[in-house]
Amino acid sequence: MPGHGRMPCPVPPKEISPGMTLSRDRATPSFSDSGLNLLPGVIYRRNITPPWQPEWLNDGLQALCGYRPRGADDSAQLLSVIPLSRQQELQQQIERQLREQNRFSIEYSIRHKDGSIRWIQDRGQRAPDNAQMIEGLWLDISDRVNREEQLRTQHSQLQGELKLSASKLQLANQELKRALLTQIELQEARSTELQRIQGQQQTLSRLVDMASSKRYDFHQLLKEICHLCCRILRTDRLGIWMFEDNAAVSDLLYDTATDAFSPPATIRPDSHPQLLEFLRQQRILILHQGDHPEVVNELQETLPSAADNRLIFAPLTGSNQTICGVLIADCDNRRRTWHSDERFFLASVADFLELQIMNQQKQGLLDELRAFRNAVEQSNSGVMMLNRNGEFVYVNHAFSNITGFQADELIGQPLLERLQLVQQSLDSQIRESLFEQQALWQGEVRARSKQGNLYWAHMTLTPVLDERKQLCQFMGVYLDTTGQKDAQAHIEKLAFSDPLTGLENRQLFQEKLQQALLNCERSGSQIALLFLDIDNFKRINDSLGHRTGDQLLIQVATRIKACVRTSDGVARIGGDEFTILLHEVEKPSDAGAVAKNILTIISKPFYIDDHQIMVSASLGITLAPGDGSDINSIMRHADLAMYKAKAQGKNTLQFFTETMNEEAQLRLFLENELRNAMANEELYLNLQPKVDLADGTICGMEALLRWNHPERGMIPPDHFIPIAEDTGQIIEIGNWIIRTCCDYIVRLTEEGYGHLNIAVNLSARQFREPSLIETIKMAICESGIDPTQLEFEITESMLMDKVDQAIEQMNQLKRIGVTLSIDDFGTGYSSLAYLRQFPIDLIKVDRSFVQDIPYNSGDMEITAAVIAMAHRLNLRVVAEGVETAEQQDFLRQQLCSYAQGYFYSKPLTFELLVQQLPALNRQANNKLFSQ
Ligand SMILES: Nc1nc2c(ncn2[C@@H]2O[C@H](COP(=O)(O)O[C@H]3[C@@H](O)[C@H](n4cnc5c(=O)[nH]c(N)nc54)O[C@@H]3COP(=O)(O)O)[C@@H](O)[C@H]2O)c(=O)[nH]1
Repeated sequence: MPGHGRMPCPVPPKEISPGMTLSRDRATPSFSDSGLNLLPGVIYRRNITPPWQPEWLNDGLQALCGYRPRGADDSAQLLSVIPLSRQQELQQQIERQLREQNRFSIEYSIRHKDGSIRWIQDRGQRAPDNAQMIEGLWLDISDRVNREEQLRTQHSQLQGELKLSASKLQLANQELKRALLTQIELQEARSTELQRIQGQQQTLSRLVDMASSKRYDFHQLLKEICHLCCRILRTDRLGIWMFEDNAAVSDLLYDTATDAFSPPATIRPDSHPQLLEFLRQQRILILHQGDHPEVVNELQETLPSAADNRLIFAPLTGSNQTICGVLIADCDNRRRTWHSDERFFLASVADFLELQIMNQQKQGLLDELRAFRNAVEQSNSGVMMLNRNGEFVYVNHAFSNITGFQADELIGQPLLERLQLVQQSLDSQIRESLFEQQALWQGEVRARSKQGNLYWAHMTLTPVLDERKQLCQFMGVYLDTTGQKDAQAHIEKLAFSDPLTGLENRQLFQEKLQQALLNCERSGSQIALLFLDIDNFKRINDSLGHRTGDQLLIQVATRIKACVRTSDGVARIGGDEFTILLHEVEKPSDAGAVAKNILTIISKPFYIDDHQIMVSASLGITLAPGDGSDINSIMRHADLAMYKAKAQGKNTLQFFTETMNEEAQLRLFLENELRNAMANEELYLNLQPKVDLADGTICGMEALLRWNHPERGMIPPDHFIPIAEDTGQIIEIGNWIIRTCCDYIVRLTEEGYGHLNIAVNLSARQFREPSLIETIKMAICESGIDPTQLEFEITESMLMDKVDQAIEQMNQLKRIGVTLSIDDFGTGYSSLAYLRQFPIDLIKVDRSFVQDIPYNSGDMEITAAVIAMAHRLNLRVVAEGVETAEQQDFLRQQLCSYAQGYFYSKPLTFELLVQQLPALNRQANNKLFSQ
């Protein structure tokens, strides 16, 4: 307060304790004598310097302060009735006025002994006799001041009146006028404050409007806060920093000078622990220069102005009570005063912003929740929420679709009652897992829908814990796996069944067989395995097509199944191969009876696509555990028995015997040994002469293959040639025979027997081999023989399979110029019609017709007929297996061209033959003509 301004005294001066009195100086004049005691107020002479030691006082002190002046030895001080906090300032004012005017007049409050406040006007001047002393007067102005106080409490409406009154009344009293002017200043200050507050409120209203606007944009709102607050607070900059997980996620700084926003330096919460600590404690933190050096230090880098300027901070507290941001106003003016309304305003803005942040977070959470709910609602997977009792509190559409129950039919209902699990044992498992162990349960369930349909589902139920780790609910995922199960079953069926007939496939059959063998072992019972192969099925396929073949197989399967019990097994394990497993077979004849039934029923006509088809089957039977105790051996034994049945003329059944096993083992042995036979030169050719029945000369030879095994000795061709056929080795062997025979013809020619020919047996596989023609051509070409000297014997059965192709192959052979004959004629049911088409030169009457001549008239008639027919077809005839003169004579009578047999010679090695040829010629001539 400048000049003579009043100093309020709101608190009792602690320097003076009640009961204290002021002293009278030793030099004090007698006031009663002088009459000064009659004057109002306190008249004093005191030291100019504190503590204002009085030299003399009048009695007015007691009336004004309640203290009695005392003797000169008391050390009372006038300054002690003045509050300590004001003393220094008062002293300075008095000294200043004395300096300027040599006197002073100041109003201030003192504390009465009774504790009450009194206002005084202190007027004084330096003592004329001592510059260190002051003489003055304390006048009690409490009434006036109190009155002024009352006036001050009046509001703005009085201001006008006061101003009016001041001008109209033209107060004579200068003191009152000054008081009134002071009032006006106060009112003006309040008006400014009011205006500021109004502006602040408008700003807040505007922000609230923005926040409630439909076009609400949080970032825009932040900008507006910066902008408006800068203006209303008259600050130079205002920034908002926001943190999340210790990182600034958004920061914005408005600069009044440029009226522009810029990204400020980043404030990372973890780099400003002191600042955070302050912000946590205070709603508003004002940073003055020199204040809170620890905070200033922290801000040195990010906010260098923190050290120079005044900053005001308002923390932003998030929903979890942690500081999520800060609002900072920055003012270049170092003497800036932050009024309480401004602090309040900034705090209000911070409150508002916190609310917006929370709304933002809430909105974000709501958006997330909404998105999550939408996702769950639209999910194809069934989702359910259960309360702690296992009752539905939520289900999505997919769950309703799977179970057939709508949400309102499920909510509040217990899960296990509604699902109606078929596997009832699961109920207790689920209950135990969820309610007792509070553990996750998942598994495949078979349940019944509301409509009563059974379905499969995969269910996962997970306990959900709250923040206190207490079970609050269960979350469940429910997937309809019926389609998957069906597909799986279908795949399993495909994997274990024959797609054509629907019978079991080999894998399933073998698994069942394995199980049956184990049962036999345990129970001592017996099983039978039947192995069935349709005879000549290939012909049906080739002649009527695969579709008909397939239909036949389906019908065969049906007929087989009709012959066995449902507990027995029937499988198709190959093209036309079926296996049948008979359980609990008491004796072999029981299995035999079933097998016969099957053969009988299969031999009955089948009707497919207007075709009546007659087939037969060959069937092998093996019994377990007698014939074998493992799958492989009994399957092999049944197979061997079936082959045996087939070899025995088809349409028959054969029980497995150990001999078959031995034969099979021998075959396996031969198969392996044959691979090395050629390389080891164990194979060689014998030649058996043929005699011309017209002149008794040797006209040619038949080449017959021999195998001299180093350990087993001579192995008959009947045994190893079929194996060579099966393994394909016959091609290599056959080529070698052709080349060897060409070589023999060359050597015979060299020996003078250039008229002799050699007949080579062609196997079926060789005959069909496309490279045969080239091989023969090459052999003839390389040897340079006359091709007619080389003869090829082809069996009847080879020709009857794919006749057209056979004829074509024969034509090609004939084009080379070789001689062709049909071997084993009469055994293969060859049609005479075909015979005319075959480009052949000779027919060989099979040994079986010759061997019983002259005892079997039937064979004699057939032989005679074949010879006659051959003549009619202009073909020559060779009779084989001639062992007796009677046979020779009969054949000669029938005009058979040639004869071959032991009667003339057994097959001989080339060397022996060449050596014996002259003798053989003589002997043959003798045999024919010497009788
Ligand atoms: N693809 C080929 N097959 C061949 C070849 N070599 C022989 N074979 C065929 O093997 C079967 C058995 O032949 P094999 O044991 O050699 O028997 C032949 C003669 O030894 C035998 N034969 C001849 N004369 C008589 C006789 O008076 N009595 C009697 N009991 N047996 C006799 O007959 C067989 C010749 O038969 P065939 O071929 O039908 O003229 C046999 O089927 C041979 O064909 C070969 O190299 N390749």
